[in-house]
Amino acid sequence: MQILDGKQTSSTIQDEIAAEVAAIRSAGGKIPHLAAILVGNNPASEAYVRNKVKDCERVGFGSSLFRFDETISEEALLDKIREVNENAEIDGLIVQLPLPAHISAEKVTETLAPEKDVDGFHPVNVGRMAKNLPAYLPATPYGILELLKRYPIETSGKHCVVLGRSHIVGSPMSILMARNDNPGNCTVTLCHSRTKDLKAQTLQADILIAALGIPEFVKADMVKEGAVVIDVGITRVEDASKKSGFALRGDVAYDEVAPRCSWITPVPGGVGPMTRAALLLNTLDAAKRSFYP
Ligand SMILES: Nc1nc(=O)c2c([nH]1)NC[C@@H]1CN(c3ccc(C(=O)N[C@@H](CCC(=O)O)C(=O)O)cc3)C=[N+]21
Ligand SMILES: [Mg+2]
Repeated sequence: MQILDGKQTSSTIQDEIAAEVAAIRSAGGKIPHLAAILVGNNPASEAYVRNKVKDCERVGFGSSLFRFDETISEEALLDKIREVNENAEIDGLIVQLPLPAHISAEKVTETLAPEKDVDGFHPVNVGRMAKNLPAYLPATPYGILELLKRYPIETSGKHCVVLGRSHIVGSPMSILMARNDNPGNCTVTLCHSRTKDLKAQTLQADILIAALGIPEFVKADMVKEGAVVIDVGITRVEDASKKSGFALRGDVAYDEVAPRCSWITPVPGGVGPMTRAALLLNTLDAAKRSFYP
């Protein structure tokens, strides 16, 4: 069994991005600038957004954080997004999810200009992704593709089973793994809560991607010997022995599954850091006007 080290790979990608930012700076080009909107004070969301600002500093990007009380109206939030659309200094914007129940995440997504949608959630970017046209890819699936690409893992012709059909991870992941591209060219099975005999499906997987958000759901008897296992889960569970008071649990029962795998991602240190690296890659492409010249 070998580890797919997301932390190390993310660090390598950040170094590559920092070198490109230095080159842009010498050439007098546009320094990439990422903005984030955070509504409310969910501790996990605060931590993610803080990390994104830190990542920007590390690679030499500019960044802005716009914070709003959870009582902000939907219209006021949409107005802020329209303002960002018009702000030439800002190349990319993410609106941290989840949002309060009175705000439509879909309206927020569709109000942001597709060319600044570095989360890749706008229908234009989703459609371009599905057609294999150049587009911002959603950060978690994009990070997983980069991880697979940077290790000696062949995906062509393999059977990839995705667990979970969210619009953020499972659904785009299934599209990306089936595309005629590298990584890609898989035969893909997308499983969800209505799937019958899930174990019969997961045992077919050469590549198993778990994105259901149920801690330690994938057990050893669900995994084929030699499979590549990608764990997207990051559920916070109380843990009094930790300084923070919580521990992170993946969707995979790591200790029992890992011995069966050829490759596996740890939690933490697997998909999470790659998600952050992918957001930086998208922001770099936004500043370079790679997809929307
Ligand atoms: N508009 C939007 N875009 C997102 O991409 C988005 C979002 N909203 N809402 C929440 C989810 C979750 N997400 C993560 C990012 C980094 C880690 C990450 O860095 N994880 C570290 C551990 C971090 C820790 O210690 O808490 C790791 O797995 O090693 C995890 C999860 C992005 N999301
Ligand atoms: Mg994630």
